[in-house]
Amino acid sequence: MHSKEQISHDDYQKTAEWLMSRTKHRPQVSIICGSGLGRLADSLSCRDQFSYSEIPGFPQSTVQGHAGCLVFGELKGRSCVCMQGRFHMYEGHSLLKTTFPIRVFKLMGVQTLVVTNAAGSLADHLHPGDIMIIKDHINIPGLAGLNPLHGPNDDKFGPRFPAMSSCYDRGLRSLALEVTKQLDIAGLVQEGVYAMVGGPNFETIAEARMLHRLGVDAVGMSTVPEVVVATHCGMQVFGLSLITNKVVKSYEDSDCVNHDGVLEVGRLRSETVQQLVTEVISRMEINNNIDRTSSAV
Ligand SMILES: O=P(O)(O)O[C@@H]1C[C@H](O)[C@@H](CO)O1
Ligand SMILES: Nc1nc2[nH]cnc2c(=O)[nH]1
Repeated sequence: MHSKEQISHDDYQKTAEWLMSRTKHRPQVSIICGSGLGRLADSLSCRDQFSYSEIPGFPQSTVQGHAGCLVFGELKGRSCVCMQGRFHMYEGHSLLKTTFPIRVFKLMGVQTLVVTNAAGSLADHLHPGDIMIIKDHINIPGLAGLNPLHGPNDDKFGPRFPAMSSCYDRGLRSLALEVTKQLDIAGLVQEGVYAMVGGPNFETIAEARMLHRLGVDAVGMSTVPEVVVATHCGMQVFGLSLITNKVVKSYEDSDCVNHDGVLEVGRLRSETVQQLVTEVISRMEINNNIDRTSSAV
């Protein structure tokens, strides 16, 4: 448990100011790249980039397929900041640390979070290479008492008891479904429920069957803490899971998931995910009258 850990408003602010003094970009949208999806950042133009190791307060990425680089740039004229690599609880980071960048982005004026991840499918209709638009989540660590919002609430960011019943923006989900038709990838894309588990081990068969019975369509080891913190501070969220494998649910099945296979599907589908994310971001409505840093929350 890390519930005694605290990060002050000033700490987030210092990082936001450090970044804003080193880039001319004033991002409206933040993107988090899931395992194997780091190439999403390649589509940004006029890039400024920073290694996580040089950014004050940023944790370090330790997972293969997560480069550890923060990239600012434009996507079809829209100013974005892209995390090439995220932080996972299983790396040993507290949930407050894994979500540190979200509040920094909020202070920089970001209004929208686009989260992507690699996930295993529990649903019969979702196959490796498919994309799931996240419509809801089950926060398994959260239900068991691990939540990034534990500890004193910072009212400047959001309320003590935030609602989570509409954390995946309905308008952005409809927009994305519309975009999939225009990109001719509608056959690859479905909406579904994502569950976060702590990891780093993949599921046992009994765990997979339990998650399936709970109504989970795809399972992974990230995303939910980021979405909880973004929703708490009033950001709108759009989430995508790239299905990289089927989760084994039968004792007769000899398939065995591994991280290299996850990264490989990420590489194969990264262009499609890139196109979908780019189109959604370029068509979403953005409020341009945003205060940055001290008055951003
Ligand atoms: O960062 P994401 O959630 O995309 O990474 C998934 C979950 C584990 O970190 C890893 C397992 O292969 O991929
Ligand atoms: N927990 C979990 N995370 C994943 N990330 C990619 N595939 C999987 C999976 O099958 N299970």
